[in-house]
Amino acid sequence: MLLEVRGLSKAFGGLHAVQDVDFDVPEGCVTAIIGPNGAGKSTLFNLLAGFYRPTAGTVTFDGKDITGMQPHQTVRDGIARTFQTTHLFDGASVLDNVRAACVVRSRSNALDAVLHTPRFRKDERRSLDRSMHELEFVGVAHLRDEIASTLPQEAQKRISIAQALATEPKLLLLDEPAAGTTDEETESFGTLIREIVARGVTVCLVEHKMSMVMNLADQIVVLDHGQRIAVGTPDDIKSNPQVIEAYLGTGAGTTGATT
Ligand SMILES: Nc1ncnc2c1ncn2[C@@H]1O[C@H](COP(=O)(O)OP(=O)(O)OP(=O)(O)O)[C@@H](O)[C@H]1O
Repeated sequence: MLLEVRGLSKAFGGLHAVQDVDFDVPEGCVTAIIGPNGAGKSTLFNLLAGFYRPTAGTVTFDGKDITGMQPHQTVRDGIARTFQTTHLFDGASVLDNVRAACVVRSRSNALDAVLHTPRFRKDERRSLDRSMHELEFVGVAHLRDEIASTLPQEAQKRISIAQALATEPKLLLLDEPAAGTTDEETESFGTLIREIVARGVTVCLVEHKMSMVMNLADQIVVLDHGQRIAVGTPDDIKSNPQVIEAYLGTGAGTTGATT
């Protein structure tokens, strides 16, 4: 099992944003985390990637206990995440945004950089090659010299995915990859996610667009009020009365989700 989550909890004061959550993420699969607004999905991602420290519980990744580790440590261990809204460096080119992420696998230190040692030059070449490879993979290599933060949302989302892939993850956490995209773009993100999995990267995603979740996910984990209320295949989840009830409780028909 690539990721094992046990009894994971996070409280903000008296609010239990994530409460006693258990689930496993098998290698080579797409696991979707769904639930109504405020269910705890983003908080759960932040716990997995080390942005928040859990109040209780454990996270085991690739056989190693990573509970409470910081993001710079989890990324080195092989967990990368993207955010609901893109976090690109203002004023930097597309290529430089992705090259910055390559530093995670860099072998040279500050002194190598100052002295321009062979090790530093080798790292620089490797970062450039890797960045171009990822930009081509996500389909935005032609935008390499553009200022990333001025590009349309869809391109920025692709660049964020290239950044995450440039850290050479085993597990990629995608926070609402299709939010704010057209139906056609959503479909194209679905294809990209399948290609990422075909490369051998396991994917875990939070997404409100149910058509995408149902098409892509091998496994769905459903949260409501911070608790895991169901886990199963898309077919199991579609017909689960507790899940239907949770979404109806949002007053949004079968949503809080979108189709
Ligand atoms: N840093 C924080 N401090 C206090 N409360 C927080 C914090 N982050 C999240 N919460 C609260 O925790 C609960 C879960 O929020 P979270 O953002 O994880 O839900 P979500 O399922 O991702 O929601 P959405 O689908 O709307 O993005 C909410 O009640 C939210 O207000």
